[in-house]
Amino acid sequence: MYTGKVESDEHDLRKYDFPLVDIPRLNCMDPQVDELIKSKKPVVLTGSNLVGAASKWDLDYLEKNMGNGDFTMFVSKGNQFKFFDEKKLVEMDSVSGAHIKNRPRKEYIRPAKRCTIKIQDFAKRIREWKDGDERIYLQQALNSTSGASVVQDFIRFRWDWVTAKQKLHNWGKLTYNLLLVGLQGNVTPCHYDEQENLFAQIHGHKRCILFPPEQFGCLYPHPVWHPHDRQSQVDLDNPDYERFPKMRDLHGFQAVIGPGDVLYIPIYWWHHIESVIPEKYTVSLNFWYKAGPVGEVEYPIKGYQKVAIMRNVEKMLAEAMQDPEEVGELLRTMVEGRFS
Ligand SMILES: CC1(C)c2ccccc2-c2ccc(C[C@@H](CC(=O)O)C(=O)C(=O)O)cc21
Ligand SMILES: [Zn+2]
Repeated sequence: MYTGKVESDEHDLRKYDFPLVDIPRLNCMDPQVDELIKSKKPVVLTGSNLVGAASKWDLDYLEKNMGNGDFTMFVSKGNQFKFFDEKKLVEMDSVSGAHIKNRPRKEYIRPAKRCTIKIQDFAKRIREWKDGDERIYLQQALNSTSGASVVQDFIRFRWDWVTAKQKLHNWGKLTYNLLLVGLQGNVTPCHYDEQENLFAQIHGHKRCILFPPEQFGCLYPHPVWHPHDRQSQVDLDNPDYERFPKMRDLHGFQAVIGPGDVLYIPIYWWHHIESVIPEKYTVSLNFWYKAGPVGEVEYPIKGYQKVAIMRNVEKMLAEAMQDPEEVGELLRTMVEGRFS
């Protein structure tokens, strides 16, 4: 029986060097839920029925009912699907053409290639997938062009409940519902998003490892101008302690979520998400909300606010110096031996 507790034997979970504590699992009506969301702490919500209407969204149903659109799919040789922002390349060309020209192309080997596919072909590839084949991950924003019955299901989501959450916690507007269909073993490596996220699990199980924004220093994100902006440079599944010594100070929060669970991933919180056994594939739907308006700033400022400040400093310096290579040099000069 799936209890939601992180039973390693049930899902045969990988072990990590850093300590992990369980993310609380609470019924969505529990008043502690809003306490945790208010303080931007992760929580697994049960019994919300947020996407109950989608509980029948298995591969067969999606194949028959997602319409004939071209859906976005990522293909990866390994099991990692590292986000790659193509437009950063263009921006970098404009910001620092010189920097791009002399940068060896190997730097930008795209771990996951983006392409489009019909849902029927995608479903076939999932069914026929076997160990050694390249991995695939469908990621598609739900919209009115999805098939009629999928739209009908979408309308029947618990919009009353989720909109009440959005208002109570002063979140901004709902930007996306991303439908995600991935193979067992697919990993989305550690990264953060600048949006609040109610992550609804529909089919299969996902193991989620989260770190608070305060652990920014242990996760060594790429620079903001890099195509892997917001992604950690470290590979949790293959740690390089020489290059990234502060990984030793990591301590994470984890949850295995299954059908009907909704994980609140607070804005700026790092998350590493893996599709785990026993199901062959997983179906998830996220609800991304823009950050709410910045109210009264309280001091000392919070971890996530420091991340926003660091992002702005990096952007400003890259813009001011027109060459990202010089930013590190200037920051080192500014700090070394002066603020300790
Ligand atoms: C890896 C992938 C397919 C991708 C490739 C290229 C650009 C964007 C993305 C992207 C964005 C979101 C997710 C869902 C989830 C992780 C997960 O469930 O695997 C997550 O991180 C979130 O909901 O915030 C997954 C992806
Ligand atoms: Zn994410």
